[in-house]
Amino acid sequence: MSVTVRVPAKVNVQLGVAAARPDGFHDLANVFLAVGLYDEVTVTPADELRVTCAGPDAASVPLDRTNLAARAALALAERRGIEPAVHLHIAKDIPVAGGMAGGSADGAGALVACDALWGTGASRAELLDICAELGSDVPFSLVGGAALGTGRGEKLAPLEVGGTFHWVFAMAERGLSTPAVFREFDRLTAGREIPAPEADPALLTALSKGDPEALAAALTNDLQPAALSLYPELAATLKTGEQAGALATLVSGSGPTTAFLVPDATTATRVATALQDSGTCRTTRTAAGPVPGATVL
Ligand SMILES: C[C@](O)(CO)[C@H](O)COP(=O)(O)OP(=O)(O)OC[C@H]1O[C@@H](n2ccc(N)nc2=O)[C@H](O)[C@@H]1O
Ligand SMILES: Nc1ncnc2c1ncn2[C@@H]1O[C@H](COP(=O)(O)OP(=O)(O)OP(=O)(O)O)[C@@H](O)[C@H]1O
Repeated sequence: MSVTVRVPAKVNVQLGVAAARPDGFHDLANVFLAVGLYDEVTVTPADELRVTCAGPDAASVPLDRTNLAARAALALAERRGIEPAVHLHIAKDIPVAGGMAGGSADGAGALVACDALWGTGASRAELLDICAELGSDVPFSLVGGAALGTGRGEKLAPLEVGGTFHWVFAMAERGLSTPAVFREFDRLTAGREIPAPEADPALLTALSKGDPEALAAALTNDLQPAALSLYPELAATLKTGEQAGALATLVSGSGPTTAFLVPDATTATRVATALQDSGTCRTTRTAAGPVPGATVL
């Protein structure tokens, strides 16, 4: 018997970042949108905890107990006094270290899969608690759709979305470490007064109306200067997508994946081809959102 759970990637359509807190984390106004690029986590009973991974980026995924899928299984097993004797297989399609919450998706997926396999009957609230312990982005991977994340991004309020938004994503040659990008944000903003970030009402209206032009005008990412500072070549990728007809361009979360909002699927294909031909990225993908969060298949 095995259970497979499908979990989407995310793009942050607004990422407002406050100054570092005493614990080093940053309070956020983090507007998440789940997009149709997925990892699948399959859990099967085994002699002991084991993780395997397949997919284009599989070689850079840790297979020990630091893997977020393993950590999720261990966290649930410990709470229930269960032996975490399972094989977790990750079919990975979300870019690794790309700012699209790939590891977080696997954590949420493994948690939902183990809960189903073991019949622990954990409530949604308990699952969300475990997600928040695993990482700031993990609760959103569980719920999907669109949501405003506050605190370090783990406190979620669902958002209404009145349509489908089309995106192109350009994957970069190398990854960026999320803590390094936040540290660069601290360096770049040192000595400056940073106002408490708040969700932009114009952006929330654009989402609720499903209006891509209005959303394009409102997209912001406070981590973008830090990501560009650590990875200056991304500027050329953004420029290429803009010239090819994207409504707006953005670094996805902590980067280095870049995101291009486009009006429709046809434009998505055109922008993806232009990006691919330009040689300013490793590869491209098109995806639309919102889509549901972690789902048992
Ligand atoms: C950049 C985003 O992806 C936007 O959604 C998230 O804020 C990052 O979420 P994540 O990868 O789940 O991050 P975590 O695993 O919780 O934290 C990794 C590291 O990122 C930094 N971090 C993360 C979230 C946050 N609100 N403030 C931070 O400063 C901290 O240095 C932390 O040690
Ligand atoms: N299941 C996993 N899949 C990918 N990376 C993992 C996983 N578990 C742990 N990691 C570690 O986490 C690091 C970040 O990978 P991940 O793909 O989650 O980055 P990310 O998409 O930038 O995250 P976020 O958008 O949440 O900041 C990797 O370099 C890897 O060492």
